[in-house]
Amino acid sequence: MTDLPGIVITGASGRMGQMLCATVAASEKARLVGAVERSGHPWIGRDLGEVSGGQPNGVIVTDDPLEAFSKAQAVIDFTAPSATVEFARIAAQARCVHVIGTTGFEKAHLDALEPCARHAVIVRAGNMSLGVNLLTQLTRKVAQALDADWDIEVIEAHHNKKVDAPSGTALMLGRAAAEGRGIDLEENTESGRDGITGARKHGAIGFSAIRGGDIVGEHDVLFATAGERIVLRHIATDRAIFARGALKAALWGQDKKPGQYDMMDVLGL
Ligand SMILES: NC(=O)C1=CN([C@@H]2O[C@H](COP(=O)(O)OP(=O)(O)OC[C@H]3O[C@@H](n4cnc5c(N)ncnc54)[C@H](O)[C@@H]3O)[C@@H](O)[C@H]2O)C=CC1
Ligand SMILES: O=C(O)C1=N[C@H](C(=O)O)C[C@H](O)C1
Repeated sequence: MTDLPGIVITGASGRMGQMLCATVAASEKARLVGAVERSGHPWIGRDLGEVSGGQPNGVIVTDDPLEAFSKAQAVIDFTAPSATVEFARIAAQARCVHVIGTTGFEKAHLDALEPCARHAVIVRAGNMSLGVNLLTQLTRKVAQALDADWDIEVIEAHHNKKVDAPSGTALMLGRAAAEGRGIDLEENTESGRDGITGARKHGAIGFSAIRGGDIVGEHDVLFATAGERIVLRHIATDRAIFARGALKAALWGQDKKPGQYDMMDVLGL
């Protein structure tokens, strides 16, 4: 036994779940103490190390989040919106830091997180990488400096298994652009263009999504006006960047008061 914070990974068999389990297991700053999957998943009841193709590590995959969270100081959760809301309630009960990487939330999901954050620390971000969080700040600054004659478009590309669009990152970038420009994002969003759409609405922030192959995640913020364009770009080539950020957030949250935080808080940006 050590004093290192114990961490549970939900959605342990997922693309991010596997990366997170490996990142926490390899860390000298935390212990991997639990792995959760949905009921009926073939990994339930099996040793995580073995099902991941390595040596047994003594972590048995469970579908009982309360049992897993009660032994932990933090939960890292990259699953699906409805699962994340349920995990937030249980993490609040267990007083665990809840790091949420899940994207695709609707307003009702986000509203449901609020009462949980009265009892536990929640760190939530559509992208946990340092690069994207810096890009978000740059986007806010550039949007602040330019007037509405500069059209803003957020273009994102992801792998063909991604289920939500626009990506959580695209929404983060769009929100930062709207804040920089001093407008409401929801009232000024233009997305899903198809057919005779009419001319672009002046001052709108546009979103386009590409899905294909194994693209990890690419985001452009385009500022276009008559005669010139600026493109701010981030390209992720390895999911380890998200896992490293999530682990950093789980450790950062250990001595914080209950409430909702994001990666800007964690990174001090
Ligand atoms: N914030 C960030 O930096 C990043 C966020 N993401 C987001 O993370 C989420 C997951 O992405 P992927 O790993 O690619 O998806 P995935 O589909 O590979 O994995 C999701 C996992 O969650 C599990 N799951 C679903 N419901 C569950 C439940 N009720 N209980 C336990 N496990 C449950 C599934 O069985 C699956 O193993 C997505 O929303 C994605 O957009 C992905 C990468 C980076
Ligand atoms: O689903 C993914 O893969 C990713 N999701 C996040 C998002 O929705 O922005 C972050 C990253 O781009 C990968």
